[in-house]
Amino acid sequence: MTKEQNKILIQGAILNGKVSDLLIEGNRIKTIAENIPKEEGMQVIDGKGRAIVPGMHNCHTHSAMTIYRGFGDDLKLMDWLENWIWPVEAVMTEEDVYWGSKLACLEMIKSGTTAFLDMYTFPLCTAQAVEDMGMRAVLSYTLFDRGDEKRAKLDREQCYTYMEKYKHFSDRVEYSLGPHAIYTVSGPQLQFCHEFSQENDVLIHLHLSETEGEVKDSIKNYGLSPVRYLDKLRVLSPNLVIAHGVWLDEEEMDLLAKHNVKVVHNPASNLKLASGYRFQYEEMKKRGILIGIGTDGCSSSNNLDMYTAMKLAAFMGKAWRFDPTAMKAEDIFETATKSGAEIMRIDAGEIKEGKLADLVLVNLNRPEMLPCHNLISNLVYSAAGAAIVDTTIVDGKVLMLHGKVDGEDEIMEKASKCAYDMLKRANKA
Ligand SMILES: CSC[C@H]1O[C@@H](n2cnc3c(O)ncnc32)[C@H](O)[C@@H]1O
Ligand SMILES: [Zn+2]
Repeated sequence: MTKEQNKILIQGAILNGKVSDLLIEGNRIKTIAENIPKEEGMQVIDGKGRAIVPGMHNCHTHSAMTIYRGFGDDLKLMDWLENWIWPVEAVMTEEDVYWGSKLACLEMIKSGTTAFLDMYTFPLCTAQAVEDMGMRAVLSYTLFDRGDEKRAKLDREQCYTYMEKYKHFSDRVEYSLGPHAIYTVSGPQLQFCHEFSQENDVLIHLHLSETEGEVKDSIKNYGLSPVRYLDKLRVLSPNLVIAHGVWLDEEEMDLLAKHNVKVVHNPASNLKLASGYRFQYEEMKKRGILIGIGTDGCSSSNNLDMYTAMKLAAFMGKAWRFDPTAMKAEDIFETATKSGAEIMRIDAGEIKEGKLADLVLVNLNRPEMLPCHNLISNLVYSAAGAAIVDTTIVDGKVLMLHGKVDGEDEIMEKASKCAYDMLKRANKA
């Protein structure tokens, strides 16, 4: 069936506090009205007892790291990376990344995420997984040279090669560059990424200002804090998306705002790796900086549930200020949906006629969703995504209907096997 022929009618769901029907035609929301007549050939979904909400947009993850869930817990960032994660990533295969990414997609679909921004090795395997699972993603080719000029040159060439290869996928898969961090990628390489991004209009996805140690090292090695260093390199731009941004000072936030750089808050991994809990949401918002929410990878978060991420972001934002009025549920929900979509340049994140049909039905008949004085409050403060998400639709296609995703048993079996075999190969089993 072509995108144009596809018609899905959701009947009797709650939308903006009222019972409503919603018609999807092709891959977009066509009509929202009280009563939409059913036509022949339409797929009808019963929305009774369910609310329609936008899909979550996970703005920072490493999807294939699902196979490291529960491996390398309770460590500091650099110890975790250098002594646990990087040694096992060195023996990872394309198959591991494919099945690890499929497991990630399955988990995201089941917890109401419709799109994600990813950075990992073998990104074409992740692209294939996204394609096969029907999700939407912006996938970064990762640059990671650690001072090795041969590797840096190869990475520069691969940026072009991979951009061509991505053209074989559907428009649900977008290309981006992912220079890992300022401690693994050189200044000239970051400048190459910036120029490439300007020429080809692709996003750049970079870990930045994640820990206090990173800031201290940046000052020691480059004489400047991370954002000032990027400013000196002239690589701050609207195409730059920084993950973390925990250790920013006032002047750095001014610089990010001036260049319209986007910032992604990763509350779970920031807490688990104890990178920092003072995410300056209000200070950035006030400056007009667009903020998204991410889960980060499954070894540091340890799941991909954006509902949990919203709750952590809200609670953490209140706690460090000793101010319960900070980080309101409505703001955090908009950050995880509409702002996330804007960061990824996806025309979704809101339930409106004309928007892409990337949406979710949540079950209202669950103990943790009752009573429903305020739906957004229940979604942010009470719910776990996997427990309440009933149906997930991306690009006008039903990926999960009433809790069931095609092929889920095979994905869980294959990804688990990859995980165990990979640890055996790395002598870590
Ligand atoms: C080479 S692909 C991406 C690279 O990033 C590593 N990673 C995962 N989480 C974090 C984090 O919070 N900070 C820095 N680097 C991280 C991942 O293991 C891959 O090696
Ligand atoms: Zn990360």
